[in-house]
Amino acid sequence: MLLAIDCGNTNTVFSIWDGAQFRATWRIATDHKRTADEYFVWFSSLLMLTKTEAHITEAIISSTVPRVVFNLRVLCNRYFDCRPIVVGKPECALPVAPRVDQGTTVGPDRLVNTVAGFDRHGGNLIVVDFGTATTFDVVDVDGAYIGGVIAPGVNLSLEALHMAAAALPHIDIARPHSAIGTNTVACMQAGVYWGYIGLVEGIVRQIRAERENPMMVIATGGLAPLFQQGTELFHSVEDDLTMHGLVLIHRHNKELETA
Ligand SMILES: Nc1ncnc2c1ncn2[C@@H]1O[C@H](COP(=O)(O)OP(=O)(O)O)[C@@H](O)[C@H]1O
Ligand SMILES: CC(C)(COP(=O)(O)O)[C@@H](O)C(=O)NCCC(=O)O
Ligand SMILES: [K+]
Repeated sequence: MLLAIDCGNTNTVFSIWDGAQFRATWRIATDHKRTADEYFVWFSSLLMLTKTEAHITEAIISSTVPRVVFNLRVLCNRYFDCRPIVVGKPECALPVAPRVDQGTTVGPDRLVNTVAGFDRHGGNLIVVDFGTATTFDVVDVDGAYIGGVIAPGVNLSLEALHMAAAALPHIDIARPHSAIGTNTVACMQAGVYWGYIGLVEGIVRQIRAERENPMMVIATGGLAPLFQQGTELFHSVEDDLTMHGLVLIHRHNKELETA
């Protein structure tokens, strides 16, 4: 079975793919200091507690945090006796190469989202990923990643308000009933929630204006469902998008290996 690991700046998600479906998906806070042994204690406890049958023989990793890759590699070598494929490394092939400035490094999560989005919807697609940062990945007609947008993430924006202003508390994002807040928390939530809806709609409008073909928009990431409630923009919200992309990229590399 395949272990697919998607490491974002906030959370790291582990999924077990049995060849037909995901058997389990578990999330752990991203911490570059976590060792391979610590990962394994956490992972094997969850296997036992949930009575999940899994025999991991292969692994693929996407990480937006370069420093965690070392320990994740050790985890795969030591405990699953396999060498993981790491997205973004030269040895990991993609179905279609990205078309971006020479020398630039595209976040591996964005490459994975592109592959998954193209597989499900074809090209002329915008993938919006609400993670630590909110990213917009533009997928060309042939499935190539051709660039996009990086905006400050929702929680980052709230955190910035709290950090910079003495009277503004730390709060969680929620959808406020109205734009006019009648207390501090409601004012902050309105600023970030409706501000964000405006950001997403505005950026998509701008991207569409720069493209010749109609562009479908799909969304993923922890906070996507919350924002779907405030806009008609998204064709769909797909929380398994990145994991789907990892499975596809793994399959693509295995096919090349045996070809
Ligand atoms: N279901 C959820 N409800 C509320 N906040 C969430 C949820 N899932 C994730 N978040 C928050 O959204 C932000 C982005 O999460 P995530 O998609 O895991 O980011 P990343 O991929 O960058 O690690 C984080 O601050 C996280 O705490
Ligand atoms: C933009 C990101 C920080 C998003 O990461 P995430 O929110 O998933 O943790 C990540 O994709 C990244 O580090 N990208 C490198 C620069 C680029 O994609 O152009
Ligand atoms: K992201």
